Amino acid sequence: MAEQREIKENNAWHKAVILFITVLVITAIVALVTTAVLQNQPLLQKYKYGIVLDAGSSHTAVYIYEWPAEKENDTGRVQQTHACKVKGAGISSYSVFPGQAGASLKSCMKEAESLIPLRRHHETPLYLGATAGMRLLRMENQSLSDLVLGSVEEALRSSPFSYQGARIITGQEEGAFGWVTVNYLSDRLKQGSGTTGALDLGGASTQISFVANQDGAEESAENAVTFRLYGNDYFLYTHSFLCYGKDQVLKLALSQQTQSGDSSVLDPCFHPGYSVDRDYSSVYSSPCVMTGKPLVSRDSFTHIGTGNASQCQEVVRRIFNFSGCSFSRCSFNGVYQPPLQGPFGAFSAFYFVMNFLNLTSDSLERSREKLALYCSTPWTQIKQQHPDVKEKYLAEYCFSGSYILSLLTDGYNFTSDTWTHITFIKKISGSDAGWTLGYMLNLTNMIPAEAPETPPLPHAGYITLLFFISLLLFFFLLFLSLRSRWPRCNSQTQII
Ligand SMILES: Nc1ccn([C@@H]2O[C@H](COP(=O)(O)OP(=O)(O)OP(=O)(O)O)[C@@H](O)[C@H]2O)c(=O)n1
Ligand SMILES: [Ca+2]
Repeated sequence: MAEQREIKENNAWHKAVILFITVLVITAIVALVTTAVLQNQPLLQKYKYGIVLDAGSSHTAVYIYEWPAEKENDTGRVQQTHACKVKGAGISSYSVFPGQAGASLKSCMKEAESLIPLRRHHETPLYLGATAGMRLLRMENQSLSDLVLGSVEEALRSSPFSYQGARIITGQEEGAFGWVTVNYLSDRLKQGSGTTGALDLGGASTQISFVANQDGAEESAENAVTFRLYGNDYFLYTHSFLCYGKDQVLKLALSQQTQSGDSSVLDPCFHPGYSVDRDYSSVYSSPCVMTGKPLVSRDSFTHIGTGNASQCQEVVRRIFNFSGCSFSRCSFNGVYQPPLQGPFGAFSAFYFVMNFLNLTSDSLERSREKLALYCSTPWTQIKQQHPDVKEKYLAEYCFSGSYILSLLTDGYNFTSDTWTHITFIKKISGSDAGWTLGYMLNLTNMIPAEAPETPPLPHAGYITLLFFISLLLFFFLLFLSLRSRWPRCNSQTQII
């Protein structure tokens, strides 16, 4: 009887231990899953913000960036959350009423105020960078450009954000920070692997930037930029061609075609049937156009399209000067350019135009063929096919497409083979390609020169590992305490 009672007691004790262990294991699993889930949840509340205004020649855009507050130095972490296009033309067009330049930014700035959490306003850096339109205005009239900048400065200072300055950035900065943006967004910087070149086409200037052989720095120091990012050194070739944005280039081409002073100009870069009266002043008022208005009493000429792609190519080629290179090699206008290297991302108007013409994924030869067909299409037909596109834009796509093909091949020396290295892009991972993000990352020191020390395990990994070790330790102790009881049971059985 006593033996049976002892066996019963032993069974009950074992059951209690098994129950206890089961409860413990279930609790452990629940705790583990909860920890893992909590660790992987984004820190919704903890975002920081930055604002950059891109005051371009044709328009101004306000970009809002955000990043997790605790991971500021992680590549790929800063992303664009919003872009607001300011109504009307670029700030340089306010030279007649400089005081109104600042007011034009108000509605986009109000939008930024409503999108960024109130408690973050005072710590959100706010920058404005002006590009080629303002560079040209400064060349024409420094005091007017100062007045325009003063007006935008006043408007931005009155916003609740942390105003950090409004300035005309250099062409070199524009090119180099476009390169930083593209490589940051495609996560190429931290890996230290190959980088991608950047091609930016604006209304008044165009930039080319790529990692080149270091020897180039000795040939032309003004085209060399060095960066040390995440522990890697980059020797960048960059050049900005002022006046080679697509709007200024059109003025250059028209000035060359109107030199004779004839009342009408037959232009192969515009569609057959296109005919518009233009004032000479719209062409000759730009500081990019060096020649004077033809000596005629008329104020205007008739611009007539003939839609001939091969003749258009000749017109466009005349805009470049291919003679007089004092370096080992040049692109055009006597500007040094080392051999092209690596893949390229082409954005801004490179993308707008090539995307409109549906040429973003064709070979160079096929692009030429398609463009020739497009240029020869009658103007009435083009208008019918694109009723939603502004006529001013629509009329210029044949010219702009021809210019882009010529700039990339005759100008930068891309060939049929290297054409495939160019990707026409608008955005990378949701953020617009352009100089603004790189500019902000640089000014906020968000890309460290040296690679940050990365722990061998992520935070969640440490927690999980610790949890498992504790669990193992616990079972080990439990096992030891149970074992200390087992020999006693056995000896009792033997005696019986
Ligand atoms: N959907 C669009 C948007 C813009 N454009 C044109 O593309 C050109 C360049 O636009 P953008 O890159 O915005 O130039 P900006 O930054 O204003 O000029 P810049 O960089 O030279 O200062 C302008 O002629 C603009 O009219 C276009 O053809 N189609
Ligand atoms: Ca631009």
